Amino acid sequence: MNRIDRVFAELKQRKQPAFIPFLTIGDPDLKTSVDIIKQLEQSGASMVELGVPYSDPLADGPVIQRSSMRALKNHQVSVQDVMNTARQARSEGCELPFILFTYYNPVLQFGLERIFPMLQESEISGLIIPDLPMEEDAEVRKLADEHGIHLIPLVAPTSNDRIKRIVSRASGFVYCVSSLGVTGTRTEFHSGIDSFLETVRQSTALPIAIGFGVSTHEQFARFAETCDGIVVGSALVRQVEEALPLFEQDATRPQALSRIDQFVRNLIG
Ligand SMILES: O=P(O)(O)OC[C@@H](O)[C@@H](O)c1c[nH]c2ccccc12
Repeated sequence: MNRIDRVFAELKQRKQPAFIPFLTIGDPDLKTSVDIIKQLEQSGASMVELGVPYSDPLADGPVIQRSSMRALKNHQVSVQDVMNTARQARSEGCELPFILFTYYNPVLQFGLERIFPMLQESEISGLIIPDLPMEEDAEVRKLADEHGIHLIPLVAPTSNDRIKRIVSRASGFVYCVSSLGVTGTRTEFHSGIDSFLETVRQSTALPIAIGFGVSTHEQFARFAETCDGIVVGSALVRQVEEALPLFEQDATRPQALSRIDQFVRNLIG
């Protein structure tokens, strides 16, 4: 059974939502990313989106854009580096399911035929490609299925009649985008968010997760009532950004990690 399926099944029994953080890998460096992933597991994460930094992150707001730029400036982080980070975290005892999060271009550069066997070897259980439209995903979906990797689709409040078609081919879980626009913390969400989530819920037996804009415990708790998982990216990446000076010195790295621990514990309560 795919690790993602197992975790959702366990959480459903416990009537708990999945906390799914997104992290830009290589920000500020690959070793720190491994340490942060392990910290996230200890703090209560259910699975982790491993973000491949990209030079043209069109769907990302300023926090994740800055994070990608730092990773690319420091180390030119590649898909291979992100897969190596997953292997390293696994070798250091991390049991969390990993989801590779990448725009389509780095996947094409790496090579469709090459990437899936390597994702499988790296024990990466899921893949999210936000700029791969359903109409063009047949080859990727076929390869993902053949390698037991969930190709997780995104649906938006404006997807409307496309929702049924998108979720009918979904695997793993359905990622519901809470608002229009780019990633980034928000004080309010799309006005029709609750009916949108209900529409998705009625359209699939798969778990549904929501992302975009979540940064507070109140928002987490609100969505935990109707969703099986909550994705948090920018608010966490912001914590990493603010802790960068602490990560720079060995003596203060524990403080940086406990800052992330505190953020997560406050968030998921
Ligand atoms: O950052 P936010 O607002 O918490 O949203 C999650 C988001 O970061 C993560 O899932 C993500 C990062 N980059 C993306 C691009 C498109 C869709 C989703 C994403």
